[in-house]
Amino acid sequence: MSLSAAANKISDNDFQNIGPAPRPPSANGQGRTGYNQTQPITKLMSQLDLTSASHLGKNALKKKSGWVSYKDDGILSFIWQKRYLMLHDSCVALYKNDKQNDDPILKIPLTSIISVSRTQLKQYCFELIRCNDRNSVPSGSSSSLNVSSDNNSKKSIYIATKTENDLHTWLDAIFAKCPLLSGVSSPTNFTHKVHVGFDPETGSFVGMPTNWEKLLKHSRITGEDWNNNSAAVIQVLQFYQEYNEVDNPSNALDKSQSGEAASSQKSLPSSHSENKLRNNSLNSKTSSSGSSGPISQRQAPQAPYAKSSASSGNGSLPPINTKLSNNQSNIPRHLQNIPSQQYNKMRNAHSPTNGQFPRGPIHPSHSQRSLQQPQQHQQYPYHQQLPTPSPSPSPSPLNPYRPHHNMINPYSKQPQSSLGTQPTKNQAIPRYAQNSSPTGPQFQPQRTAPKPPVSAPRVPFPPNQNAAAAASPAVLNAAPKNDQPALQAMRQAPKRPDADAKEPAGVTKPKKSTRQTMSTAEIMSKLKSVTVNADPSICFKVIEKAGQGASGSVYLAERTHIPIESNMIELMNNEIDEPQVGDKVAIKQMILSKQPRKELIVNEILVMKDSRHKNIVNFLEAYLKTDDDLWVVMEFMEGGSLTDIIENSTTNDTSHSPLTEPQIAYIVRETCQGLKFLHDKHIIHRDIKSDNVLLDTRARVKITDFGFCARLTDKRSKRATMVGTPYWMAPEVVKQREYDEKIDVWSLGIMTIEMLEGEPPYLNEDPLKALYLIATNGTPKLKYPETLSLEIKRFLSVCLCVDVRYRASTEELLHHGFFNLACDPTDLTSLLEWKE
Ligand SMILES: Nc1ncnc2c1ncn2[C@@H]1O[C@H](COP(=O)(O)OP(=O)(O)OP(=O)(O)O)[C@@H](O)[C@H]1O
Repeated sequence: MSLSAAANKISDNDFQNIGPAPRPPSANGQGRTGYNQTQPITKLMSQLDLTSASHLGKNALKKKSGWVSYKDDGILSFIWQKRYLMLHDSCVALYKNDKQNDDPILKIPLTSIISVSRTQLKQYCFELIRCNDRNSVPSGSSSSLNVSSDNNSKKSIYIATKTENDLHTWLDAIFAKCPLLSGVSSPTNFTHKVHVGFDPETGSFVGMPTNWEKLLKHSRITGEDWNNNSAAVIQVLQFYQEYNEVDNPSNALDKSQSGEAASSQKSLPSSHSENKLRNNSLNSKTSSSGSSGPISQRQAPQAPYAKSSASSGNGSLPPINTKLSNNQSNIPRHLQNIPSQQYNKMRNAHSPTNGQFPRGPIHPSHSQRSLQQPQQHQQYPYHQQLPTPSPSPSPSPLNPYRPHHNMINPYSKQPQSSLGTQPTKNQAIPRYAQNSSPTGPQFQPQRTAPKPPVSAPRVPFPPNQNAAAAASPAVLNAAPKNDQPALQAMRQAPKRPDADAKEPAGVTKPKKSTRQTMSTAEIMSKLKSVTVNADPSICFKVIEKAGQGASGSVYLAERTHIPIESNMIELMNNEIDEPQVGDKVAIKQMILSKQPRKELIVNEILVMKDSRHKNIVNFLEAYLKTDDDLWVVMEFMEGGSLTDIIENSTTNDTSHSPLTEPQIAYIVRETCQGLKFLHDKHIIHRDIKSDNVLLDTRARVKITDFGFCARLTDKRSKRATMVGTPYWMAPEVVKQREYDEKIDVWSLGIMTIEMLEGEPPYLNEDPLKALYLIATNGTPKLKYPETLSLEIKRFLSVCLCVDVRYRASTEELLHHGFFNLACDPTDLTSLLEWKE
């Protein structure tokens, strides 16, 4: 049975929403046996019993034992020993033989296990990481909850099983029993043991590490959430903290190319730091797109390029105009105590520290809401009644597929525009901004303000700082070297305009990383090998600024000269039309000394250079104008980003999606083709979202932003780095598990929802709560499923499967019936009109 056929079993009557990921067949080892990630989904789907929940999670909850190979990371770390492994109610124990009367040679309390993940060390092998402290979550020590914050306190052991099936059943069983792994331990007991819990009388969490307490206080995570899934709360707190604080090396493509260690340890994913590092200059990015203020999650429509025209004639790229938006102080009251950089991180791509704020309205914290009953969409498809298909089944009373009662329906009421700005041409008020909030006076819509011209900042600089100066390459160039830290700090962590607001104590500011995976000399030599040996100033006439990225500004330019005595032709790919004088191009200018992670730029150029495809923004050439001034020349995509298009396509009819299904099918298909091309080359994009999909006037759709691509290799077929933008992140990323190309498929599903609903799920939630919801809800629910075709719901259900094994690959998606709905490119013309 094909994937589509499996999905076709769902009838219109059954399907009121996208369902949860189907659980892979696991009973009696069926389906698990011999399973591997590349096995065609069709085969597995045929083994699926969608009508019964009885098979779910049974094995995971049983006691389990069996022979395994074992080694630890201690003195005998090179020896695999045959041991008898037993999973008891409170511990995992290793015995010399299968007679349980003997004392175990190793006993690990389940409460000390902080990570269990597959590793490539052996064929069927997993790594179990525990706190060194055997009573890992000792009573009375709240700080001990912060188990993953100290690498030195952790120890790993490796267990190899005989078969794939065995491996999965062990993983399931251990996951299910470990309280710190979303397992099934009773929240009550757990609370008791660690003296952490929720006091309904005071309405606050007790026994938390201080910084977690502060984070929770400002989040919308409630006592109910805690009671329902305390492990998930801890998980997202760890994730969030990591995202904000940990300073670890990245494992971006360049790293894998340079022989990144194949360690599979992932409980402390490190890549957020690559984000941070990359984004020291990200306030320039944030200052680019104009916005309604720090919490402006989705910018209002961007003005045409002409509005930010900055023609400066040949060769010299104009300084960036970074006018501040009027409503930069538009921070919801309940968020004003949260350091702005944290929100920036959560909002932004790949980049915890890129200085942007989370997309979408952040609504008031009123704990009552969590107790409210869902108002709508309470009908579920039959398969939605199944328990979570996650490999860590939980008997939690929380139905992970229940409607998000915390979600504000953006269509339902009129939020007040804090700016009171009138819409102007090209500044259509998005649908979500046309309604008022049901959530009371504190609610301040964040996506309502029209977006200023592209040159205006997305996130304000502190009022007393000269934003234009801060973001201007010219000024940055001129800044004395010893001013750089100050500049970077300013760009990294813009202050809230609200000077009175205090940051919560205990929340650490992002650290600056000093780690660089390539030496400057190596980077320069690599860059020189991929750049044209000529002065770009005489080759291009800059017309206007087209956008602002984290690492630099993007300009529209015209080719005025083609260097003859250069290595240009050999650098260029045959598939690209020969350059012509008069060609319009996009030039991204990057000041290398301002790039904390220059190797990520090399990464981006290498990926783009080797990735010629009609659905990928083509790299044309690059120049080192000086050793510090890099110009990357790309195809110009005059249609702007998909985000712009969505925001400019909203209608007054709130029950209709901004784009039609045929338009969505076309855009998703094109993006999917680009993704398949990358995946075929074992490259994961890791930051698919509407911001990173550009269109041109011929409605060609192309993926951009390859700085955070990762290449999977034979040695390393999974990644564990935290990369991406939270709202688009797949659950396995949020849960800090290993992942592969299919995280892009999840993000593609979320991007599809953006086109349907104007924004990704949970954008209304504060970032921490959003992470919690991604981790616990799994497949998000649609707001208006009844208005959608079965085809698009089926499509979403195979993109947004929590269980990666049942999530479709890009190859499978391309055969999906949803794409039969795709319109002609000409039918996208209306979407691009706002640019004219
Ligand atoms: N090839 C292009 N054609 C037209 N406009 C572009 C092109 N590339 C980027 N832009 C515009 O410039 C903006 C910034 O692009 P860029 O890729 O630098 O952004 P980013 O992903 O935020 O930054 P970074 O890659 O530095 O992290 C985009 O939002 C888009 O509006």
